[in-house]
Amino acid sequence: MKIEHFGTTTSSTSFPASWWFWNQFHLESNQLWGHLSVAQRKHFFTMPEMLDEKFDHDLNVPHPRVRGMTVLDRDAFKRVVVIPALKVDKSSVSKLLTSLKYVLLKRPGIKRVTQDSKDESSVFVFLDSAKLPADCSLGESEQQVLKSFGVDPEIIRYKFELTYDHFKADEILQAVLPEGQEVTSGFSRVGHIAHLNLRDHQLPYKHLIGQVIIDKNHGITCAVNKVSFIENAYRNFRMEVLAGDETSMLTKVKESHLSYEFDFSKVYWNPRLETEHRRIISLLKPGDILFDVFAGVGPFAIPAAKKKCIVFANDLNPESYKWLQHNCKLNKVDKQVQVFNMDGRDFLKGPVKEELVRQLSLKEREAALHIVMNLPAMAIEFLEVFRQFLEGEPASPELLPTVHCYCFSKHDDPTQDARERVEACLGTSLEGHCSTVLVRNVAPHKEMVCVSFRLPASVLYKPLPCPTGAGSPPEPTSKRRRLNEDSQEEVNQKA
Ligand SMILES: C[S@@+](CC[C@H](N)C(=O)[O-])C[C@H]1O[C@@H](n2cnc3c(N)ncnc32)[C@H](O)[C@@H]1O
Repeated sequence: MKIEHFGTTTSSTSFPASWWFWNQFHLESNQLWGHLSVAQRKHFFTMPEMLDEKFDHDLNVPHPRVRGMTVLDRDAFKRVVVIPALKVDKSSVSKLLTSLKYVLLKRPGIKRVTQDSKDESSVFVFLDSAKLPADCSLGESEQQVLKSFGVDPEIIRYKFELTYDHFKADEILQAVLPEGQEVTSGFSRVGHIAHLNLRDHQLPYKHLIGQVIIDKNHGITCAVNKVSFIENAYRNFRMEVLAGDETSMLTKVKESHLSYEFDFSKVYWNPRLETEHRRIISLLKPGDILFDVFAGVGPFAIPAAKKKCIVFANDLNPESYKWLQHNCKLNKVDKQVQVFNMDGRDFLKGPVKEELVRQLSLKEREAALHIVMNLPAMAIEFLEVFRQFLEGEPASPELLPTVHCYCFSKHDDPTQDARERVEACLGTSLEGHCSTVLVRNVAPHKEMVCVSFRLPASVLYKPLPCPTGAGSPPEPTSKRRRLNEDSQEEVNQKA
Protein backbone atom coordinates (compact mmCIF):
# COMPACT_ATOMS: atom_id res chain seq x y z
CA MET A 1 0.00 0.00 0.00
CA LYS A 2 1.29 3.41 -0.88
CA ILE A 3 1.34 5.65 2.16
CA GLU A 4 1.02 9.29 1.35
CA HIS A 5 0.21 12.39 3.21
CA PHE A 6 -1.81 15.25 1.90
CA GLY A 7 -4.08 18.00 3.07
CA THR A 8 -3.92 20.71 5.65
CA THR A 9 -2.99 19.56 9.09
CA THR A 10 -2.76 20.88 12.59
CA SER A 11 -0.93 19.26 15.46
CA SER A 12 -3.25 17.21 17.56
CA THR A 13 -2.82 15.88 21.07
CA SER A 14 -4.54 12.60 20.16
CA PHE A 15 -1.74 11.63 17.75
CA PRO A 16 1.57 10.02 18.71
CA ALA A 17 4.75 12.05 18.87
CA SER A 18 5.79 10.88 15.40
CA TRP A 19 2.60 12.43 14.10
CA TRP A 20 3.35 15.70 15.76
CA PHE A 21 6.81 15.69 14.29
CA TRP A 22 5.45 14.81 10.91
CA ASN A 23 2.83 17.56 11.03
CA GLN A 24 5.38 20.17 11.96
CA PHE A 25 7.71 18.91 9.31
CA HIS A 26 4.99 19.00 6.74
CA LEU A 27 3.81 22.48 7.63
CA GLU A 28 7.28 23.93 7.66
CA SER A 29 8.41 22.20 4.51
CA ASN A 30 5.37 23.00 2.42
CA GLN A 31 7.39 25.38 0.28
CA LEU A 32 10.19 22.84 -0.16
CA TRP A 33 7.78 20.15 -1.17
CA GLY A 34 7.53 21.23 -4.76
CA HIS A 35 11.29 20.85 -5.16
CA LEU A 36 11.36 17.17 -4.14
CA SER A 37 11.28 14.41 -6.74
CA VAL A 38 8.55 11.75 -6.65
CA ALA A 39 11.11 9.23 -5.36
CA GLN A 40 12.15 11.58 -2.60
CA ARG A 41 8.50 12.16 -1.60
CA LYS A 42 7.86 8.39 -1.48
CA HIS A 43 10.84 8.00 0.76
CA PHE A 44 9.26 10.32 3.30
CA PHE A 45 5.88 8.66 3.07
CA THR A 46 7.16 5.21 3.67
CA MET A 47 8.84 6.07 6.94
CA PRO A 48 8.32 2.90 9.06
CA GLU A 49 6.39 4.55 11.94
CA MET A 50 3.81 5.78 9.42
CA LEU A 51 2.84 2.20 8.64
CA ASP A 52 1.08 1.95 12.01
CA GLU A 53 -1.21 4.78 11.21
CA LYS A 54 -4.83 3.61 11.08
CA PHE A 55 -7.69 5.07 9.11
CA ASP A 56 -10.32 6.81 11.20
CA HIS A 57 -13.65 5.03 10.90
CA ASP A 58 -15.65 7.51 12.89
CA LEU A 59 -15.64 10.99 11.44
CA ASN A 60 -18.60 12.10 13.54
CA VAL A 61 -16.71 12.70 16.77
CA PRO A 62 -15.05 16.02 17.60
CA HIS A 63 -11.83 16.21 19.61
CA PRO A 64 -12.29 14.69 23.11
CA ARG A 65 -11.00 17.86 24.76
CA VAL A 66 -14.44 19.48 24.29
CA ARG A 67 -16.08 17.23 26.92
CA GLY A 68 -17.50 19.36 29.72
CA MET A 69 -17.10 22.68 27.87
CA THR A 70 -19.68 25.24 29.02
CA VAL A 71 -18.51 28.24 26.99
CA LEU A 72 -18.42 27.48 23.28
CA ASP A 73 -14.86 27.42 21.88
CA ARG A 74 -15.26 26.45 18.24
CA ASP A 75 -11.51 25.98 17.68
CA ALA A 76 -11.36 23.21 20.27
CA PHE A 77 -13.43 20.96 18.01
CA LYS A 78 -10.62 20.59 15.45
CA ARG A 79 -9.44 17.06 14.92
CA VAL A 80 -7.20 15.53 12.27
CA VAL A 81 -8.44 12.29 10.75
CA VAL A 82 -6.93 9.95 8.19
CA ILE A 83 -9.23 9.13 5.29
CA PRO A 84 -8.54 6.57 2.54
CA ALA A 85 -8.38 8.26 -0.86
CA LEU A 86 -7.60 7.58 -4.50
CA LYS A 87 -5.66 9.97 -6.65
CA VAL A 88 -7.63 10.33 -9.87
CA ASP A 89 -7.21 12.25 -13.09
CA LYS A 90 -9.94 14.90 -13.33
CA SER A 91 -11.13 13.56 -16.68
CA SER A 92 -12.16 10.18 -15.18
CA VAL A 93 -13.77 11.41 -11.97
CA SER A 94 -17.46 11.32 -12.83
CA LYS A 95 -17.34 7.80 -14.35
CA LEU A 96 -15.27 6.57 -11.45
CA LEU A 97 -17.71 7.96 -8.88
CA THR A 98 -20.51 5.94 -10.46
CA SER A 99 -18.46 2.73 -10.50
CA LEU A 100 -17.25 3.08 -6.92
CA LYS A 101 -20.32 4.60 -5.35
CA TYR A 102 -20.70 1.83 -2.75
CA VAL A 103 -17.28 2.54 -1.20
CA LEU A 104 -17.34 6.34 -1.42
CA LEU A 105 -17.32 8.46 1.72
CA LYS A 106 -20.76 9.84 2.45
CA ARG A 107 -20.35 12.33 5.24
CA PRO A 108 -22.39 15.55 5.21
CA GLY A 109 -20.02 18.50 5.15
CA ILE A 110 -17.10 16.64 3.53
CA LYS A 111 -16.96 16.73 -0.23
CA ARG A 112 -16.10 13.36 -1.75
CA VAL A 113 -13.78 14.93 -4.26
CA THR A 114 -11.09 17.47 -3.46
CA GLN A 115 -8.50 19.15 -5.62
CA ASP A 116 -4.90 17.97 -5.34
CA SER A 117 -3.20 21.24 -4.43
CA LYS A 118 0.07 20.03 -5.93
CA ASP A 119 -1.22 18.71 -9.21
CA GLU A 120 -3.81 20.74 -11.14
CA SER A 121 -4.91 17.81 -13.28
CA SER A 122 -5.70 15.50 -10.32
CA VAL A 123 -8.21 15.23 -7.54
CA PHE A 124 -8.53 12.98 -4.51
CA VAL A 125 -11.62 10.84 -4.16
CA PHE A 126 -12.43 9.94 -0.54
CA LEU A 127 -13.46 6.41 0.39
CA ASP A 128 -15.26 5.18 3.46
CA SER A 129 -12.79 3.10 5.48
CA ALA A 130 -15.68 1.27 7.17
CA LYS A 131 -16.76 -0.04 3.76
CA LEU A 132 -13.30 -1.30 2.78
CA PRO A 133 -11.84 -4.68 3.79
CA ALA A 134 -9.78 -4.80 6.99
CA ASP A 135 -6.51 -4.40 5.10
CA CYS A 136 -8.01 -1.40 3.31
CA SER A 137 -7.11 -2.67 -0.12
CA LEU A 138 -9.55 -2.68 -2.97
CA GLY A 139 -10.86 -5.99 -4.30
CA GLU A 140 -9.89 -7.49 -7.63
CA SER A 141 -12.96 -6.18 -9.47
CA GLU A 142 -12.54 -2.63 -8.17
CA GLN A 143 -8.89 -2.73 -9.14
CA GLN A 144 -9.91 -3.75 -12.65
CA VAL A 145 -12.32 -0.83 -12.83
CA LEU A 146 -9.65 1.56 -11.66
CA LYS A 147 -7.13 0.22 -14.13
CA SER A 148 -9.65 0.61 -16.95
CA PHE A 149 -9.81 4.30 -16.06
CA GLY A 150 -6.05 4.49 -15.79
CA VAL A 151 -6.23 5.13 -12.03
CA ASP A 152 -3.56 3.89 -9.66
CA PRO A 153 -5.50 1.44 -7.40
CA GLU A 154 -3.26 2.03 -4.41
CA ILE A 155 -4.99 3.68 -1.50
CA ILE A 156 -3.56 6.89 -0.15
CA ARG A 157 -3.79 8.13 3.43
CA TYR A 158 -5.25 11.61 3.38
CA LYS A 159 -5.01 13.70 6.50
CA PHE A 160 -8.12 15.81 6.84
CA GLU A 161 -8.84 18.45 9.44
CA LEU A 162 -12.36 18.25 10.84
CA THR A 163 -13.57 21.51 12.34
CA TYR A 164 -16.66 22.74 14.24
CA ASP A 165 -18.30 23.40 10.87
CA HIS A 166 -18.17 19.72 9.91
CA PHE A 167 -20.14 18.47 12.92
CA LYS A 168 -23.90 18.36 13.35
CA ALA A 169 -25.55 19.88 16.43
CA ASP A 170 -26.19 16.43 17.92
CA GLU A 171 -22.56 15.36 17.40
CA ILE A 172 -21.31 18.52 19.10
CA LEU A 173 -23.63 18.19 22.07
CA GLN A 174 -22.92 14.47 22.37
CA ALA A 175 -19.21 15.30 22.63
CA VAL A 176 -19.69 18.15 25.12
CA LEU A 177 -22.30 16.93 27.58
CA PRO A 178 -21.46 14.27 30.16
CA GLU A 179 -21.30 10.75 28.76
CA GLY A 180 -24.28 8.51 29.38
CA GLN A 181 -26.77 11.35 29.81
CA GLU A 182 -29.56 12.13 27.40
CA VAL A 183 -28.50 14.69 24.82
CA THR A 184 -31.21 16.26 22.80
CA SER A 185 -30.93 19.25 20.57
CA GLY A 186 -34.67 19.08 19.85
CA PHE A 187 -36.59 22.32 19.84
CA SER A 188 -39.71 23.91 18.48
CA ARG A 189 -39.13 26.51 15.85
CA VAL A 190 -41.22 29.65 16.09
CA GLY A 191 -40.06 31.93 13.27
CA HIS A 192 -36.49 32.98 14.03
CA ILE A 193 -36.73 31.62 17.60
CA ALA A 194 -35.70 28.13 18.75
CA HIS A 195 -37.80 27.18 21.75
CA LEU A 196 -36.11 24.57 23.97
CA ASN A 197 -37.31 22.69 26.96
CA LEU A 198 -34.05 21.73 28.69
CA ARG A 199 -33.75 19.06 31.37
CA ASP A 200 -31.95 19.78 34.66
CA HIS A 201 -28.73 18.02 33.66
CA GLN A 202 -28.50 20.17 30.54
CA LEU A 203 -28.81 23.49 32.36
CA PRO A 204 -25.05 23.99 33.04
CA TYR A 205 -24.59 23.86 29.24
CA LYS A 206 -27.65 25.92 28.34
CA HIS A 207 -25.86 28.88 26.72
CA LEU A 208 -23.62 26.56 24.69
CA ILE A 209 -26.63 24.48 23.59
CA GLY A 210 -28.48 27.63 22.52
CA GLN A 211 -25.48 28.89 20.53
CA VAL A 212 -24.96 25.51 18.80
CA ILE A 213 -28.61 25.47 17.74
CA ILE A 214 -28.29 28.97 16.30
CA ASP A 215 -25.05 28.03 14.49
CA LYS A 216 -26.47 24.85 13.00
CA ASN A 217 -29.96 25.97 11.96
CA HIS A 218 -30.24 28.47 9.17
CA GLY A 219 -32.62 31.32 9.97
CA ILE A 220 -32.58 30.83 13.74
CA THR A 221 -31.07 33.83 15.49
CA CYS A 222 -32.33 33.39 19.02
CA ALA A 223 -32.70 30.42 21.39
CA VAL A 224 -34.95 30.50 24.43
CA ASN A 225 -35.63 28.01 27.18
CA LYS A 226 -38.91 27.41 28.92
CA VAL A 227 -38.22 28.43 32.52
CA SER A 228 -41.30 27.03 34.21
CA PHE A 229 -44.44 25.15 33.40
CA ILE A 230 -47.23 27.21 31.93
CA GLU A 231 -48.78 28.60 35.04
CA ASN A 232 -50.42 31.88 34.18
CA ALA A 233 -53.92 32.47 32.91
CA TYR A 234 -52.81 33.31 29.40
CA ARG A 235 -50.88 30.06 28.89
CA ASN A 236 -47.73 31.77 27.63
CA PHE A 237 -44.34 30.61 28.94
CA ARG A 238 -41.84 32.35 31.13
CA MET A 239 -38.71 32.08 29.08
CA GLU A 240 -35.02 32.84 29.28
CA VAL A 241 -32.92 33.84 26.30
CA LEU A 242 -30.01 31.37 26.05
CA ALA A 243 -28.17 32.80 23.07
CA GLY A 244 -28.55 35.17 20.16
CA ASP A 245 -30.51 38.35 19.68
CA GLU A 246 -32.57 38.93 22.80
CA THR A 247 -33.92 42.30 21.78
CA SER A 248 -36.91 41.06 19.85
CA MET A 249 -39.35 38.26 20.48
CA LEU A 250 -41.49 39.65 17.67
CA THR A 251 -41.65 36.90 15.13
CA LYS A 252 -43.47 35.69 12.06
CA VAL A 253 -44.51 32.11 11.32
CA LYS A 254 -46.36 30.32 8.56
CA GLU A 255 -48.94 27.64 9.20
CA SER A 256 -50.97 26.06 6.40
CA HIS A 257 -49.82 28.82 4.04
CA LEU A 258 -51.12 31.58 6.32
CA SER A 259 -48.93 34.09 8.15
CA TYR A 260 -49.03 34.93 11.83
CA GLU A 261 -47.09 37.66 13.58
CA PHE A 262 -46.82 38.02 17.35
CA ASP A 263 -44.56 38.60 20.32
CA PHE A 264 -43.62 35.07 21.39
CA SER A 265 -42.87 36.17 24.95
CA LYS A 266 -46.44 37.44 25.46
CA VAL A 267 -48.81 35.04 23.67
CA TYR A 268 -49.35 31.31 23.19
CA TRP A 269 -48.06 29.65 20.04
CA ASN A 270 -47.32 25.98 19.59
CA PRO A 271 -46.07 24.77 16.18
CA ARG A 272 -46.97 21.19 17.19
CA LEU A 273 -50.67 21.98 16.87
CA GLU A 274 -50.64 22.55 13.12
CA THR A 275 -52.09 19.12 12.32
CA GLU A 276 -54.85 19.60 14.87
CA HIS A 277 -55.71 23.03 13.53
CA ARG A 278 -55.94 21.51 10.05
CA ARG A 279 -58.08 18.61 11.27
CA ILE A 280 -60.70 20.91 12.76
CA ILE A 281 -60.70 23.19 9.71
CA SER A 282 -61.28 20.14 7.48
CA LEU A 283 -64.57 19.54 9.35
CA LEU A 284 -65.90 22.96 8.37
CA LYS A 285 -67.80 23.89 5.22
CA PRO A 286 -68.05 27.35 3.67
CA GLY A 287 -70.85 29.25 5.40
CA ASP A 288 -70.47 27.38 8.71
CA ILE A 289 -70.14 29.40 11.88
CA LEU A 290 -67.14 28.95 14.19
CA PHE A 291 -66.97 30.23 17.75
CA ASP A 292 -63.36 30.09 18.95
CA VAL A 293 -63.51 30.61 22.71
CA PHE A 294 -59.72 30.57 23.38
CA ALA A 295 -58.48 31.80 20.02
CA GLY A 296 -54.89 32.84 20.75
CA VAL A 297 -53.47 34.68 17.75
CA GLY A 298 -55.86 32.97 15.35
CA PRO A 299 -54.71 29.51 14.10
CA PHE A 300 -58.30 28.13 14.06
CA ALA A 301 -60.10 31.41 13.38
CA ILE A 302 -58.11 32.65 10.41
CA PRO A 303 -58.07 29.46 8.28
CA ALA A 304 -61.78 29.01 9.03
CA ALA A 305 -62.44 32.53 7.75
CA LYS A 306 -60.30 31.79 4.70
CA LYS A 307 -62.63 28.85 4.09
CA LYS A 308 -65.49 31.35 4.01
CA CYS A 309 -66.84 30.51 7.44
CA ILE A 310 -68.23 33.22 9.70
CA VAL A 311 -65.98 33.45 12.75
CA PHE A 312 -66.36 34.76 16.28
CA ALA A 313 -62.95 34.64 17.96
CA ASN A 314 -62.12 35.50 21.55
CA ASP A 315 -59.10 35.65 23.83
CA LEU A 316 -58.72 37.02 27.34
CA ASN A 317 -55.06 37.99 26.91
CA PRO A 318 -54.97 41.58 25.58
CA GLU A 319 -51.75 40.77 23.69
CA SER A 320 -53.35 37.76 21.97
CA TYR A 321 -56.37 39.91 21.15
CA LYS A 322 -54.11 42.56 19.63
CA TRP A 323 -52.20 40.05 17.48
CA LEU A 324 -55.42 38.22 16.56
CA GLN A 325 -56.77 41.45 15.13
CA HIS A 326 -53.45 42.11 13.43
CA ASN A 327 -53.33 38.62 11.89
CA CYS A 328 -56.91 38.87 10.62
CA LYS A 329 -55.84 42.01 8.73
CA LEU A 330 -52.55 40.43 7.65
CA ASN A 331 -54.44 37.52 6.09
CA LYS A 332 -57.23 39.75 4.77
CA VAL A 333 -60.07 38.12 6.70
CA ASP A 334 -60.85 40.95 9.11
CA LYS A 335 -64.33 41.33 7.57
CA GLN A 336 -65.27 37.70 8.33
CA VAL A 337 -63.90 37.53 11.88
CA GLN A 338 -65.45 39.30 14.84
CA VAL A 339 -62.81 39.57 17.55
CA PHE A 340 -63.47 39.75 21.31
CA ASN A 341 -61.29 40.27 24.39
CA MET A 342 -63.34 38.60 27.14
CA ASP A 343 -63.24 35.79 29.62
CA GLY A 344 -64.39 32.59 27.88
CA ARG A 345 -67.50 32.26 30.07
CA ASP A 346 -68.62 35.80 29.31
CA PHE A 347 -67.96 35.24 25.62
CA LEU A 348 -70.13 32.09 25.67
CA LYS A 349 -72.93 33.72 27.65
CA GLY A 350 -72.83 36.92 25.59
CA PRO A 351 -71.88 36.98 21.88
CA VAL A 352 -72.07 33.20 21.41
CA LYS A 353 -75.50 32.80 22.96
CA GLU A 354 -76.84 35.80 21.07
CA GLU A 355 -75.68 34.39 17.74
CA LEU A 356 -76.85 30.86 18.58
CA VAL A 357 -80.34 32.09 19.40
CA ARG A 358 -80.42 34.01 16.13
CA GLN A 359 -79.17 31.07 14.11
CA LEU A 360 -81.44 28.50 15.76
CA SER A 361 -84.49 30.66 15.10
CA LEU A 362 -83.76 30.70 11.38
CA LYS A 363 -85.92 28.51 9.21
CA GLU A 364 -84.07 26.46 6.62
CA ARG A 365 -80.65 26.98 8.17
CA GLU A 366 -77.93 24.84 6.64
CA ALA A 367 -74.83 26.25 8.25
CA ALA A 368 -73.32 24.05 10.92
CA LEU A 369 -72.28 25.61 14.22
CA HIS A 370 -68.92 24.73 15.80
CA ILE A 371 -67.52 25.80 19.15
CA VAL A 372 -63.76 25.27 19.63
CA MET A 373 -62.41 25.30 23.18
CA ASN A 374 -58.63 24.88 23.17
CA LEU A 375 -57.52 25.61 26.70
CA PRO A 376 -56.67 22.03 27.68
CA ALA A 377 -55.86 22.66 31.34
CA MET A 378 -59.27 24.21 32.03
CA ALA A 379 -61.68 24.10 29.08
CA ILE A 380 -63.78 21.24 30.52
CA GLU A 381 -64.75 23.43 33.46
CA PHE A 382 -66.23 25.95 31.05
CA LEU A 383 -68.70 23.33 29.74
CA GLU A 384 -70.94 23.94 32.73
CA VAL A 385 -72.00 27.15 31.00
CA PHE A 386 -74.01 25.03 28.52
CA ARG A 387 -76.34 23.64 31.17
CA GLN A 388 -79.71 25.31 30.57
CA PHE A 389 -77.85 27.60 28.18
CA LEU A 390 -80.90 28.10 25.96
CA GLU A 391 -83.61 27.56 28.55
CA GLY A 392 -86.59 29.71 27.73
CA GLU A 393 -85.53 30.10 24.10
CA PRO A 394 -87.60 28.42 21.40
CA ALA A 395 -86.42 24.81 21.31
CA SER A 396 -84.73 23.89 18.07
CA PRO A 397 -83.07 20.53 18.46
CA GLU A 398 -81.94 20.30 14.82
CA LEU A 399 -78.42 21.32 13.98
CA LEU A 400 -77.34 22.17 17.51
CA PRO A 401 -73.70 23.26 17.89
CA THR A 402 -70.83 20.81 17.89
CA VAL A 403 -68.26 21.42 20.61
CA HIS A 404 -64.58 20.51 20.22
CA CYS A 405 -63.24 20.59 23.77
CA TYR A 406 -59.56 19.94 24.59
CA CYS A 407 -58.11 18.56 27.79
CA PHE A 408 -54.99 16.91 29.18
CA SER A 409 -55.12 13.44 30.64
CA LYS A 410 -52.64 11.41 32.64
CA HIS A 411 -55.02 8.48 32.72
CA ASP A 412 -54.16 4.99 31.42
CA ASP A 413 -57.05 5.39 28.98
CA PRO A 414 -56.92 9.11 28.15
CA THR A 415 -59.80 9.21 25.67
CA GLN A 416 -62.21 7.45 28.05
CA ASP A 417 -61.04 9.68 30.88
CA ALA A 418 -61.59 12.82 28.76
CA ARG A 419 -65.08 11.71 27.71
CA GLU A 420 -66.10 10.88 31.28
CA ARG A 421 -64.93 14.26 32.54
CA VAL A 422 -66.85 16.05 29.80
CA GLU A 423 -69.95 14.00 30.66
CA ALA A 424 -69.56 14.83 34.33
CA CYS A 425 -69.49 18.54 33.54
CA LEU A 426 -72.44 18.44 31.17
CA GLY A 427 -74.44 16.14 33.45
CA THR A 428 -75.33 13.66 30.75
CA SER A 429 -73.92 10.62 29.02
CA LEU A 430 -72.40 11.09 25.56
CA GLU A 431 -72.06 7.36 24.94
CA GLY A 432 -72.32 6.84 21.18
CA HIS A 433 -72.65 10.59 20.57
CA CYS A 434 -69.10 11.85 20.72
CA SER A 435 -65.71 11.23 19.18
CA THR A 436 -62.36 11.50 20.90
CA VAL A 437 -58.99 12.15 19.27
CA LEU A 438 -55.55 11.83 20.82
CA VAL A 439 -54.00 15.11 19.69
CA ARG A 440 -50.44 14.75 20.95
CA ASN A 441 -48.26 13.40 23.67
CA VAL A 442 -47.40 16.43 25.82
CA ALA A 443 -45.03 14.72 28.26
CA PRO A 444 -44.44 11.15 29.46
CA HIS A 445 -47.87 9.86 30.57
CA LYS A 446 -49.63 13.07 29.60
CA GLU A 447 -51.83 13.26 26.52
CA MET A 448 -53.76 16.10 24.93
CA VAL A 449 -57.21 14.89 23.89
CA CYS A 450 -60.01 16.47 21.88
CA VAL A 451 -63.60 15.45 22.65
CA SER A 452 -66.10 16.43 19.95
CA PHE A 453 -69.84 16.16 20.51
CA ARG A 454 -73.13 17.72 19.46
CA LEU A 455 -74.48 19.64 22.48
CA PRO A 456 -77.52 17.62 23.60
CA ALA A 457 -80.87 19.43 23.66
CA SER A 458 -81.40 17.89 27.09
CA VAL A 459 -78.40 19.89 28.39
CA LEU A 460 -79.18 23.17 26.61
CA TYR A 461 -82.89 23.36 27.33
CA LYS A 462 -83.58 21.27 30.45
CA PRO A 463 -83.55 22.60 34.01
CA LEU A 464 -80.67 21.60 36.29
CA PRO A 465 -80.98 18.14 37.84
CA CYS A 466 -82.70 18.23 41.22
CA PRO A 467 -80.56 17.69 44.36
CA THR A 468 -82.18 14.26 45.03
CA GLY A 469 -79.98 12.88 42.28
CA ALA A 470 -82.66 12.29 39.65
CA GLY A 471 -81.05 13.06 36.33
CA SER A 472 -77.67 13.56 37.94
CA PRO A 473 -74.56 12.98 35.81
CA PRO A 474 -73.32 9.46 35.32
CA GLU A 475 -70.60 8.27 37.62
CA PRO A 476 -67.32 7.64 35.79
CA THR A 477 -67.18 3.94 35.02
CA SER A 478 -63.44 3.60 35.08
CA LYS A 479 -61.80 2.43 38.30
CA ARG A 480 -58.47 3.70 37.03
CA ARG A 481 -59.43 7.33 37.26
CA ARG A 482 -56.63 9.45 38.64
CA LEU A 483 -56.82 13.03 39.73
CA ASN A 484 -54.78 15.31 37.58
CA GLU A 485 -53.81 18.91 37.22
CA ASP A 486 -57.15 19.88 35.74
CA SER A 487 -58.66 20.09 39.27
CA GLN A 488 -60.63 17.01 38.42
CA GLU A 489 -62.05 16.56 41.89
CA GLU A 490 -63.46 20.05 41.89
CA VAL A 491 -65.04 19.52 38.49
CA ASN A 492 -66.69 16.28 39.63
CA GLN A 493 -68.01 17.91 42.77
CA LYS A 494 -69.48 20.78 40.80
CA ALA A 495 -71.07 18.29 38.46
C1 LIG B 1 -53.78 26.85 24.62
S1 LIG B 1 -53.98 28.47 24.01
C2 LIG B 1 -54.77 28.12 22.48
C3 LIG B 1 -54.58 29.19 21.47
C4 LIG B 1 -55.03 28.81 20.06
N1 LIG B 1 -56.41 28.45 19.99
C5 LIG B 1 -54.16 27.68 19.49
O1 LIG B 1 -54.72 26.65 19.13
O2 LIG B 1 -52.95 27.84 19.38
C6 LIG B 1 -55.25 29.05 25.05
C7 LIG B 1 -55.59 30.52 24.87
O3 LIG B 1 -56.65 30.82 25.80
C8 LIG B 1 -56.46 32.12 26.33
N2 LIG B 1 -57.16 32.15 27.63
C9 LIG B 1 -56.72 31.70 28.82
N3 LIG B 1 -57.68 31.83 29.75
C10 LIG B 1 -58.74 32.33 29.12
C11 LIG B 1 -60.06 32.68 29.54
N4 LIG B 1 -60.45 32.51 30.80
N5 LIG B 1 -60.90 33.16 28.63
C12 LIG B 1 -60.53 33.35 27.34
N6 LIG B 1 -59.30 33.06 26.89
C13 LIG B 1 -58.43 32.56 27.76
C14 LIG B 1 -54.95 32.30 26.40
O4 LIG B 1 -54.61 33.66 26.37
C15 LIG B 1 -54.47 31.51 25.18
O5 LIG B 1 -54.31 32.37 24.08
